[in-house]
Amino acid sequence: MSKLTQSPAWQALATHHQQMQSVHMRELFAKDAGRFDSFNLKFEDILLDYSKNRITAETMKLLRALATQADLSGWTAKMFAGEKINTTEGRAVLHVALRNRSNRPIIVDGQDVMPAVNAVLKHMREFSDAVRGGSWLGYTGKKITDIVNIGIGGSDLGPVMVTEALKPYSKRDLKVHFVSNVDGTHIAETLRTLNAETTLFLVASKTFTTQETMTNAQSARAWFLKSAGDEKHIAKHFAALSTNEPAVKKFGIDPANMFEFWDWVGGRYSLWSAIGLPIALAIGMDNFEELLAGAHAMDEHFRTAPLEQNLPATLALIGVWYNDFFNAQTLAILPYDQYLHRFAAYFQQGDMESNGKYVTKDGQTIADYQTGPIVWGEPGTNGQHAFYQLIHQGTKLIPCDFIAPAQSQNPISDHHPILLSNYFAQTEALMKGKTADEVRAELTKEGKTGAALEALIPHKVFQGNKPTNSILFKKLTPRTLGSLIALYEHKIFTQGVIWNINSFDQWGVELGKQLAKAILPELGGDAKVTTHDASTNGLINYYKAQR
Ligand SMILES: O=P(O)(O)OC[C@H]1O[C@@H](O)[C@@H](O)[C@@H](O)[C@@H]1O
Repeated sequence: MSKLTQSPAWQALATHHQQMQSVHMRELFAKDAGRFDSFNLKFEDILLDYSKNRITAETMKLLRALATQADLSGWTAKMFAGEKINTTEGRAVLHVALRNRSNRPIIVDGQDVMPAVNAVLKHMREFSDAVRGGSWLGYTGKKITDIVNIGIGGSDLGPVMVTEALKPYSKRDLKVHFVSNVDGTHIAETLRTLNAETTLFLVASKTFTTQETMTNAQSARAWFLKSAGDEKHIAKHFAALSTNEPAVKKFGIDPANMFEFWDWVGGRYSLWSAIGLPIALAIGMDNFEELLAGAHAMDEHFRTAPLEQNLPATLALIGVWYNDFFNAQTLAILPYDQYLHRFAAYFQQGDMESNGKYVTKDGQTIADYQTGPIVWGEPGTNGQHAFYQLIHQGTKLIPCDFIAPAQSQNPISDHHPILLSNYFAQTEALMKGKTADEVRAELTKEGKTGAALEALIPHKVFQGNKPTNSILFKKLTPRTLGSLIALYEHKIFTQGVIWNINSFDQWGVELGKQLAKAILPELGGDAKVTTHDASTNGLINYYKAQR
């Protein structure tokens, strides 16, 4: 048994789980009219209702003891102080510095990082003001109408998610496009309608070596030069967001158009850095800074609020409860806001790349507990008509986060009340379910009788007792979105601390990259490939025969 599962806090939870397994939330609500009051937390205008979970006050107490045992506050202090907690890469983890609006000095290798952070923000402001204001002109003297961000993973998903989420705040006549996939279709379809004279490319890559991004960037460059002719025009149409200055220079991008960030910014935590430039271009720098301010406020809350009041820690502990004691495999993130339609996709990387680890910080194989969940989701109400069947009546336990704004950005007729009636109804249905007696009464009322009635009953029963968190806030503003993202980031961090894993490396993405590099040259020519296992050889040779 591992140190964690043998620990007193874990053992206490395991024992408590034995009792809780058979408890139905319907009973918990029936017994306690004050349950909502006991199990909700507020942060600014964000409400987290976690009462529809299979928990009691005792559960939360034991879960908090687990966080204390894992020294969550110690690890949090280390992260915020710039200690190199990403040990396998020897790096600090300081996305919190990027949004440190207090300017409190944060020291890495003996140097305060804040002056450099602020200098890049200033550069981003000058550049985005010029492009948005129309004073940045393309090579034929025309204003920029289209931005194409070329990046993948952390250099794509955050900006995609946030520009979609904050569309109501965007400059509608400046379109932002995203090209990530190395599939030529992605860039071809994006460029099809664009004009080189009015298009600005952002090459976004922390390392500036990522194959997909470099391939797309070269194709963009070739496409641009086909119209512009002279390489000197690249300066007005290409900018780079990266930590790798030599590679940016080598690509031919003017160093004045390079927006720097640093190795202590993880890719999946980088939307707050220069990687956020497409966001700033879309919504303006004032709104981008509001996003930062919202995240900073959540950082301060996470850092200072006691566990009992701490939103990220609470979400994390509830996640651990299902993941490790109820053996849940997944987490569904279900935003009832069309603007948040990429939120689940964003945290698919955020969570799964961070906590998809089977080795502890000290290199031990984890054999007797689960780490990160499979994260997935789609916006409501679309999901309801697709996969909710399985959540309601399948054989798997699927904890869900339901997220919604009280105010719509598009209050057309009664759309928003209809949307929210579904938001409220789903968590109620998942919690309560429907008993056989209730089904029988309903069917009888409909005139059904006898064997036909009895045969139908089991199919119409909902067991209920399906756990959900509800996150409800006033309106999806830049500030609120910043807080929401930071809420989930710190949740992921907290879980990583409890599971004793490094949430900030991503070695799991490397093997495929390595093998693809070896295979690429084999795809040329007609020679039969024999260097792999039979399946891989067979597939490659079939491809070569068909192409
Ligand atoms: O920003 P670059 O360096 O192009 O990396 C893009 C992405 O690459 C992947 O392999 C992962 O490591 C991600 O975390 C990262 O965001």
